[in-house]
Amino acid sequence: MSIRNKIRQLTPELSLYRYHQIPMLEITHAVGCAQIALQGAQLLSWKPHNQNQDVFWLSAVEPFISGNLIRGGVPLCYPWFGTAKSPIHGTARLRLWELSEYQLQAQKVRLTFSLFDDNQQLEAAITMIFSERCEIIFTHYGQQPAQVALHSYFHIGNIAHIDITGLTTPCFNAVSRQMENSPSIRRITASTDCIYTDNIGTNRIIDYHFNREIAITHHNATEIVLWNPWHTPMSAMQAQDYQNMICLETARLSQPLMTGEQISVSIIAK
Ligand SMILES: O=P(O)(O)OC[C@H]1O[C@@H](O)[C@H](O)[C@@H](O)[C@@H]1O
Repeated sequence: MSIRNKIRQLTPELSLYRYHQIPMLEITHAVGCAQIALQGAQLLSWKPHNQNQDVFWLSAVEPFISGNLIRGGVPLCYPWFGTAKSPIHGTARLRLWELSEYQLQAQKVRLTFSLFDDNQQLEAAITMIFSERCEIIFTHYGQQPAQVALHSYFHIGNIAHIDITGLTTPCFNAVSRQMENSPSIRRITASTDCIYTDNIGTNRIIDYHFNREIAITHHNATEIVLWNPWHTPMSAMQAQDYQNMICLETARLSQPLMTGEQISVSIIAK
């Protein structure tokens, strides 16, 4: 049986497929191509028309099994982050979201995905806008305050040849549980799991191998999480994969979102 089965063509630019067990939306449009898994409303791929490389990294060995985390793209950690409860990073990335709205224009594609609880109450929504940039806007509708992280895996040519700019010197090392100082133009040379809380604005990943720059502008975030597992074995990751990805996550951890509050990220690759 083929791993990729077409379910429905919504418009000439928008189609619904099933990849192994995961329903997925594919966009093929003048602005670029994208794929979004309905499980987790997880953006998996975004290739703007002017880029040779995907903006996001996605595991080549991802098995796409329903109810399992998908390694890559932009998983959504919600309504909690990390191991505060089980499962790690919340339930939203393991649940099916609905495509509730789409609008296609000549220079813009706008999609909204919604998450409903067992009583059909809206818990959360994500809007993705693809143009020359990609914007991801998350809105929390649940009654309880909730943590969230847009856990973006950026695709890079070689971890040894990137600079990350716009970070502050102090950061919290989530492994040693201590504050530490790192150069504000940051290079990654080992397993990294750091939380930044100050001067959150725009970060740039300068990629000398792909000869491109990805600018990431965070809105309404209180934390940025910088993560690369290096040689630590992770599910659906091959031994060398750490060389081609860096996670720079837009998060609200210390000040959870209240009903109606939003967090968003705007990403442009040049
Ligand atoms: O494997 P998961 O559940 O997607 O988590 C990946 C990583 O996500 C990061 O955000 C965390 O800081 C790490 O501690 C964690 O290991």
